Amino acid sequence: MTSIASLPFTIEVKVAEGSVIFHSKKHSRPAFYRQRNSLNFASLRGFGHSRTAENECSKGFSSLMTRVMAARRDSMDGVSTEDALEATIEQSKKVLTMQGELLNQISLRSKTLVASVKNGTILHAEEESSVEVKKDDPFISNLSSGNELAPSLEEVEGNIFSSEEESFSLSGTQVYEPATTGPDFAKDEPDGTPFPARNLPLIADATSPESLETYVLPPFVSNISETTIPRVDKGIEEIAGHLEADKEENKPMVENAGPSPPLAGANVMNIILVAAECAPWIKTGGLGDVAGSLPKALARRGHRVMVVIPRYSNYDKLQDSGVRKTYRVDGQDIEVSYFQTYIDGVDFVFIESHVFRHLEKNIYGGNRLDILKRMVLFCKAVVEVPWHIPCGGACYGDGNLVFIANDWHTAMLPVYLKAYYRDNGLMKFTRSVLVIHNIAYQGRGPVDDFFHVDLPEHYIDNFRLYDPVGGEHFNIFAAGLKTADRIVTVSHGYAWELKTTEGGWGLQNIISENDWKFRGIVNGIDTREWSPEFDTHLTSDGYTNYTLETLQTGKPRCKAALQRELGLPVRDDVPVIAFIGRLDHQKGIDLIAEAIPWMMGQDVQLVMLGTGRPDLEDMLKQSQNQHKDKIRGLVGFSVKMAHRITSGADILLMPSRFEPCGLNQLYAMSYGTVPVVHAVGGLRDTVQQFDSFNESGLGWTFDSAESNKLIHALGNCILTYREYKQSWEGLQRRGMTQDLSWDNAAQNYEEVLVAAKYQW
Ligand SMILES: Nc1ncnc2c1ncn2[C@@H]1O[C@H](COP(=O)(O)OP(=O)(O)O[C@H]2O[C@H](CO)[C@@H](O)[C@H](O)[C@H]2O)[C@@H](O)[C@H]1O
Repeated sequence: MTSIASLPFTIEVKVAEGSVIFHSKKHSRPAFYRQRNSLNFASLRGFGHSRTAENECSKGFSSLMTRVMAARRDSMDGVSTEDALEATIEQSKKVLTMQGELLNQISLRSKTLVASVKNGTILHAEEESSVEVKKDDPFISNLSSGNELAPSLEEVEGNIFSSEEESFSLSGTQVYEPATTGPDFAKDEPDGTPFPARNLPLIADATSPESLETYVLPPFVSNISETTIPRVDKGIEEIAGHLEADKEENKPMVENAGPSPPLAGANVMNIILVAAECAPWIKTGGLGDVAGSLPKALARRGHRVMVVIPRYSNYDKLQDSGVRKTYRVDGQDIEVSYFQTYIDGVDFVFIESHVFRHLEKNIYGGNRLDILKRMVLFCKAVVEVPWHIPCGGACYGDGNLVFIANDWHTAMLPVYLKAYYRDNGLMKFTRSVLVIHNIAYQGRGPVDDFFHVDLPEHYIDNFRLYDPVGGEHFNIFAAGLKTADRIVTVSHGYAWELKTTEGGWGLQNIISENDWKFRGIVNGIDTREWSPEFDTHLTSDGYTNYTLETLQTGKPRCKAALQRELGLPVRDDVPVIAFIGRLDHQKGIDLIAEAIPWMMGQDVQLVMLGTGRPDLEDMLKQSQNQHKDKIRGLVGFSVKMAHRITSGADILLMPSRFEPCGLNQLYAMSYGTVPVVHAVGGLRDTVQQFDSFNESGLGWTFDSAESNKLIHALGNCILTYREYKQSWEGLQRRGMTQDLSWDNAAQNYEEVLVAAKYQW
């Protein structure tokens, strides 16, 4: 074996065994090509086949072999005869020729495949480096950048409320194969490096998909038939998918991937997060944000992570897994199929069924039973995903596996996991954690709803709940909380409130009884998506990206761009006050409405963005009509406007009556926008009151959800904005320099997952 360290890459050549391994160290992901007697191209599929590495190999190969021979000559110097040297040179030449041919073949076939890919067989050339996920948005403005003339209010409304589509760009996307013939990772990668930079199970699965068939499933398991649609072009597609995936720009942005040990150390596990929504595909609120970002942080810690959501629409760039299953829901057989993609180290799996289709504008819509049946189907299908859906060539399996279910929509999952499987000796090493994002929504119905969820009769007591308001009823969240192995909520403050009569919404006793398995973990934020430095919504229409260093120039530009876009007077000296959120009782938008007369007596501008209760939507519109030069009430859902408002506003109002965590105040602080909040739940945890004596704190808080308290806090905030510029800048800077990333929270989640894993 010879190793040449001075080359731009390290190559080890094992000539004697008749096999050659090229190991390029220039790449974070080592590229291994193993060749025995003949070239088996398919075997390259599972390797980190890097075309850059291949080129380097081609270029460096002659020089390498020269050095090999030189090394051999050196080593034989003075010892061997001329004949022996000749023989060795001849032998080396043969090896050189053989390897040259092999490399040519590899190169030729790579090019052919990539060409066929680019011709449209699998991916389109223009789509190589990013994925565009289209999402309807009533708010996308069509303003040309740099327009210094303020448009009329009618023009603004026309622009803001146009029904153009909003697109999100996802970089680092990989399309991968469903690979029933996937690579054997243990064999394929001599140093155990997972490919493609993904986290494969470190502990053997207790139940592989193959062995599943040998189980005798209990009678209430609804999986009654299976169809697997063969993929005609699978071989080529798999290879091409990986070739494309290996391009530098398509590499998943997984920090800490590669040969260094995972941050999670021995705790590395398989995690499947299950939610009804996930940004950027489908988002109606904070749950979508969490489902889109927490998994990436867990993956960065070294876990193998999947997210499963319903497929409400034809999202771009998803690959059909080819797997079909049928589940029985309330006496009806419903077929589901599975789509998937792989982004930033996370497997995203989408469950497709006619019951989810075309719901993207109203994912929680329909009558009570419709929603219930959708969620029953979803949860039944999700529990079996780790058996049936190969991700990167291997199913997750049910060993060392934890599900993270979120809110009542997926609270059936812990119940099914227990009733169908764990109670029957299946999925013995699988655990479930249920996260409470909002206890106000519980999946309540009459007790008879139990007969729609296909469970053994003795399970009814898990669902039956009595409270003075609802009387005796069927409660899905209650059953989920009882059966989950661990419960998490999204802040410490809310964890405390949930155990009180006021905060528990009828579930306080169940939560208190299960306090031993209950924990609060404050949400993080996706610091790539929500960062003034990288925000893609700030690159046009006069907005600009900014950092702590450019805060004093960048933020005023965003403020001017916002005022211009909304048709408000462009003035730097007037504080812009913002509200973004669902228009409902929780968010306290009515308290803002009560404070508007006072606010309009001040020299301020108010921008409100939200959807929800019709009366509150009307309030937004009426306020705007009454104060055209000071108020904008934007009714609708626009991610782009949410980002732009966060960057351009000076102050963010969050007078929520209750707030499990709240993300907007976190986004605001990271953009140098100062929050004024009702000190409740996660708002109390995350916004420390400003202290003018010590120049500490992050914003203003008020201690009860009343408009006069809001006015008092906002008054002090505005005074500081106007009169105490240094204090204001200090507030902004402290907000912006906090570590609000998911990294800490992910570590805390990991502790919960480990605790669940070791609980019997
Ligand atoms: N009209 C609109 N247009 C564009 N974007 C809009 C919008 N209305 C809201 N959003 C966005 O939706 C998200 C809302 O997140 P929140 O955490 O504030 O509230 P939500 O109550 O939905 O979440 C629940 O779950 C989260 C996550 O755990 C908890 O933080 C929270 O307290 C709990 O109530 C933010 O990203 C916000 O920008």
